Amino acid sequence: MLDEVRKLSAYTAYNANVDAIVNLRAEIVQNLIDSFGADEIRRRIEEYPREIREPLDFVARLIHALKTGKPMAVPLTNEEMHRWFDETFKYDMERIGGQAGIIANLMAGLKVKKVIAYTPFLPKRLAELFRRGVLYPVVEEGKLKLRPIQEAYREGDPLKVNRIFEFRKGMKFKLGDEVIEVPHSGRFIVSSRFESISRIETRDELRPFLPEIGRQVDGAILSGYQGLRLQYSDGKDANYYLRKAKEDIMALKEADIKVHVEFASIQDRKLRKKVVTNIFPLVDSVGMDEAEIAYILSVLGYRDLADRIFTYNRIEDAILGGMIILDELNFEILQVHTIYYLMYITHRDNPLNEDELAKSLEFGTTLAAARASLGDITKPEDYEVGLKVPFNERSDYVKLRFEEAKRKLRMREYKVVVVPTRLVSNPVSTVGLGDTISTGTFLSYIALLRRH
Ligand SMILES: Nc1ncnc2c1ncn2[C@@H]1O[C@H](COP(=O)(O)OP(=O)(O)O)[C@@H](O)[C@H]1O
Ligand SMILES: O=P(O)(O)OC[C@H]1O[C@](O)(CO)[C@@H](O)[C@@H]1O
Ligand SMILES: [Mg+2]
Repeated sequence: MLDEVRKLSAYTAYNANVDAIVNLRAEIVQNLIDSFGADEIRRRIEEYPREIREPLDFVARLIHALKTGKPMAVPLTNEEMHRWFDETFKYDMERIGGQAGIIANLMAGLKVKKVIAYTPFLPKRLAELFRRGVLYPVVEEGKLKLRPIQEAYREGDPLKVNRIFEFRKGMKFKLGDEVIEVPHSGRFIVSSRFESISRIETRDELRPFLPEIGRQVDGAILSGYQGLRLQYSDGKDANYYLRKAKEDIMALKEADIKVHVEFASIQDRKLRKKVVTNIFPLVDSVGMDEAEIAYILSVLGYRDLADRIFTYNRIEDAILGGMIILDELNFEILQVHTIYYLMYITHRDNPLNEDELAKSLEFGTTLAAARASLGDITKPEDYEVGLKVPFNERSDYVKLRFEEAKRKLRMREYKVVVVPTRLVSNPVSTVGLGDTISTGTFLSYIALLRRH
């Protein structure tokens, strides 16, 4: 599989940033609770702030995320809080973030044939975080040129920094009298959402060349729409950028390539609904995590099912939710990654059979296990490390529950495939593992389609 994947070329856009990572320890969390007060924090959790305007918003959403162990991301809209974060936390590591950034570096690490990455902003510090081999499209003398991304930076472009709080299963702390034990390892993302870095688009000069880029690749992986704002100070709005985004997809697809969208959490319900209903129907493939499937169902009008998925994590509900999303938004294949299993849902007439689809999912989880073990994938041989990571301890349970779901749900019009994940017990980091899974599954999906 790896060899076939490495023969492919891919384009990825739009979001890349610096991830400043804090590895949370119980003392850090306990100190935050002691200084903000358990009652205050509880009250703020009840209010459930959907953006971070002041430190208490952050502490409340962080504690809530730790309690559920779910991957969450909350926008930071108050630029003055940079100082508070930088004074309060010591960052353990800085690395490239953003779906497009992570995916470009992963593909370059695997040495796939050609990797083209595009972000509307490319300051020097960001350009330097990309791995060698990643190409950036520029227009010179009216022609498209692919330049090493490190050389293509623009002076004066804004740099975006997100904060990532990595947490580990089993960490214990006290919120007043309540003892909280973190149920799963994962990450909490504070996403910077200031206007200067929120114009998620292809710059005007490059846009006419998207069909040409499409002709040079086998697939495109797009993400970053979560960074849009509903309103901009110059009168533009999310609708404007989504219209442009749709044109981009159609331009890339002139060459009949497959397009995957990697979804990411969008707190604002209006924006979430706009992104989902505008973008998904135009693409072939969509990837998301278990929290995101619930968020999407909730804005499509399936709130009870969404709550059920969020609270009970039942496979049966996730399958039902996935079938609904696939039908309402009418694309080719949905891939959902959760801590214990990965799932594909596609229509019955998909050219790949269930065994092939399972192979593709296994490729994805193996790649993620390699990255979780090593922290990064820098060469194709790193993939082998993933093969040594065992499938998680609930694999049999997952299979049992899947068989049960098959008996209960009407699934005749679909192909639904579930495979257990390979789970690294002491991951170097977890941020970006979902992006890694999706890159692996999407590229192997294309490679398998080629066999037909
Ligand atoms: N320790 C681990 N080892 C292997 N895979 C993991 C580990 N922790 C998480 N994963 C995988 O990564 C996924 C996280 O995806 P997601 O929430 O989309 O993260 P991100 O958006 O940061 O990439 C999980 O659903 C799980 O499949
Ligand atoms: O939503 P944003 O601000 O583009 O950031 C996406 C975040 O998700 C990740 O790409 C992980 O999936 C992080 O690296 C990054 O900080
Ligand atoms: Mg993700």
